[in-house]
Amino acid sequence: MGPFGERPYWWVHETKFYGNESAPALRQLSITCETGPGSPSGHAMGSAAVGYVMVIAVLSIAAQRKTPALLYWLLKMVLWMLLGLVELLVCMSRVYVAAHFPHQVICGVISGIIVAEIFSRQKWIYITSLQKYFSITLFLLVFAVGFYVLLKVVGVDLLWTLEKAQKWCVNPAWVNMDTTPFASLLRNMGTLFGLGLGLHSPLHTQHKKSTSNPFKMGSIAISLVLLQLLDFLTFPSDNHTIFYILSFTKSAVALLVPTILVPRVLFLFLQEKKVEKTS
Ligand SMILES: O=P(O)(O)OC[C@H]1O[C@@H](O)[C@H](O)[C@@H](O)[C@@H]1O
Repeated sequence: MGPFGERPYWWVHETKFYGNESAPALRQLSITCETGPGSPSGHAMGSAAVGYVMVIAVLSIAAQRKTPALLYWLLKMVLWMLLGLVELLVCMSRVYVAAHFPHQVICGVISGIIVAEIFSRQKWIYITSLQKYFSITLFLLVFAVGFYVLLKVVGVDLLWTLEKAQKWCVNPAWVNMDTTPFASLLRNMGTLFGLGLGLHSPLHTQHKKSTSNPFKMGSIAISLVLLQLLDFLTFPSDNHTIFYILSFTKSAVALLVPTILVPRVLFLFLQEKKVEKTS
């Protein structure tokens, strides 16, 4: 292990880099004890990928609406600068809390943008069948579990980082199951599954066709509040299977909220108001 380890909070205890000198004392916080390998940074990767897709989407809407060239240029500059600033803050904060080395957050941003660029070109995602959503979710699960078991049989533990976190974290309560790579995978699969269910629901198709911009803005605002509330929902991790199932379900529900639940309830509410007014 050279001067480029995984998580600084365990690297300082294990490295021979400092020789006879004492290693720097790193102050741990409740958010330091991440359990993933840390290369690349998941926070940097996720935020860069989401931000990149959002900027591209806004710019393509602006282009479709034939925004004047100067305004378009200004919008482009502001959005990219904003994303740059957000990424800078994310990266600096991850390094500041000693969750990462600088190269890991830089790799995170680059890999996030590459992933976003590849997937934003995959238009089939929006039109693919419900069955395909299900089979991709199932394939990812079987592949991940199969790969994990296979490597375990040949003596490689893919969850080796969890042990390091448990060993070097000063407070065992800070080692959060939510941060394990497998929990992340299940969350992503739940999201994919929920997106498939939501997009293929007859309710979604109905509201997609027949709604005005204020209705859409209202749905977005209410969904954001509900998703924020849903985020507060955490599960005990004593039983891992139940924990993973609940994490999966929570992520799937998170996608059903903006695609079906909120538009449907808002639609029924507005319709009732209309009936009240006319009667
Ligand atoms: O690698 P980082 O920046 O510490 O981030 C790890 C995080 O990566 C994210 O992708 C996961 O969704 C989180 O659950 C996880 O904690």
